[in-house]
Amino acid sequence: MSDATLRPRRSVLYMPGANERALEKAKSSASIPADALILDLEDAVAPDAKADARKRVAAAAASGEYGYREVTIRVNAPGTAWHADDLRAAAEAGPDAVVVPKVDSADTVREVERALEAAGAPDRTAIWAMVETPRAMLDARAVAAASERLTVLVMGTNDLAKELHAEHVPGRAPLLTGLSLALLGARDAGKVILDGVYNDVKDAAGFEAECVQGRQFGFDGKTLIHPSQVEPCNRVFAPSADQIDRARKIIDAFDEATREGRGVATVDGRLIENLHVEDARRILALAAAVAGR
Ligand SMILES: CC(C)(COP(=O)(O)OP(=O)(O)OC[C@H]1O[C@@H](n2cnc3c(N)ncnc32)[C@H](O)[C@@H]1OP(=O)(O)O)[C@@H](O)C(=O)NCCC(=O)NCCSC(=O)C[C@H](O)C(=O)O
Ligand SMILES: [Mg+2]
Repeated sequence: MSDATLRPRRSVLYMPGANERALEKAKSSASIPADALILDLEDAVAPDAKADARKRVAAAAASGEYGYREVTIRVNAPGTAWHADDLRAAAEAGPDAVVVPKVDSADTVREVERALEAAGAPDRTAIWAMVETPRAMLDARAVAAASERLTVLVMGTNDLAKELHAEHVPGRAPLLTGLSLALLGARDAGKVILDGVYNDVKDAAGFEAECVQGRQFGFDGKTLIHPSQVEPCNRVFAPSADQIDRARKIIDAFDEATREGRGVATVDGRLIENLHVEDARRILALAAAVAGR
């Protein structure tokens, strides 16, 4: 388990890069206790506000005033008029990551990596690739494995639904194949993967149900659009007291079995093998990292 994989990324909030007041307020983790922030230059910023937002977001990311939260910058997509300037500004600001929308090939990842390096991006600045097109779903593994600098895949479920001509429905049946393909690609490449956004900020029950679904699928966390979504998301994606208790029991039972020369054990009547122990250790490590917040 690498540090990049272990770091809690339960809740990752998009913040419009043109909203100076929000960028300022978010410096207090008490006001926005998200694990990570995406300072957005793409969808949330109108074309004539892009240049100002770029300066504002770069200054915010370089400020070092967001405490434990990871600070990332979402640039405009490759092929747009703003992409190259956004990448240069992000490279100079040195955020934790540059979030690149509409990545659908390994070549795009490598071009972004070359541009960041040419602009002097520090080694600490990772690439988070948004996968949000049919091509990206089909090539998710190649995208995820394209570079060591790429540490996280981010689902773009709004763009994916648009490209598929799909409807947003409870349970997300039209998107499940894409979600699964992206997860398979990310996990095979050993990368973190974040679920897409839930658009109805007033629907707390629907939001929580989608968080639970994302966690059950295996996502590490969820991207968010409103501060009210942070707390429920943190709760759903953190290991629960029951999970922690069970993880400890699994490790203890397996240790005892090993001491007695057995390769398997049972906990509450269920078979425990080494693979369950590995998962239990991951849960305890994540719980410890969350408790450190
Ligand atoms: C969805 C919103 C437009 C709602 O805004 P608003 O009506 O202003 O909400 P509130 O009045 O409830 O706001 C209360 C205060 O909270 C601040 N606020 C709101 N949203 C955020 C935020 N995301 N980050 C930080 N702070 C926020 C307001 O400024 C209010 O503060 P104050 O005035 O001081 O009381 C709005 O929430 C919003 O713009 N959300 C972000 C939208 C966004 O970023 N969209 C792009 C990302 S999603 C995407 O692109 C998906 C992906 O690409 C895909 O394809 O799926
Ligand atoms: Mg999108």
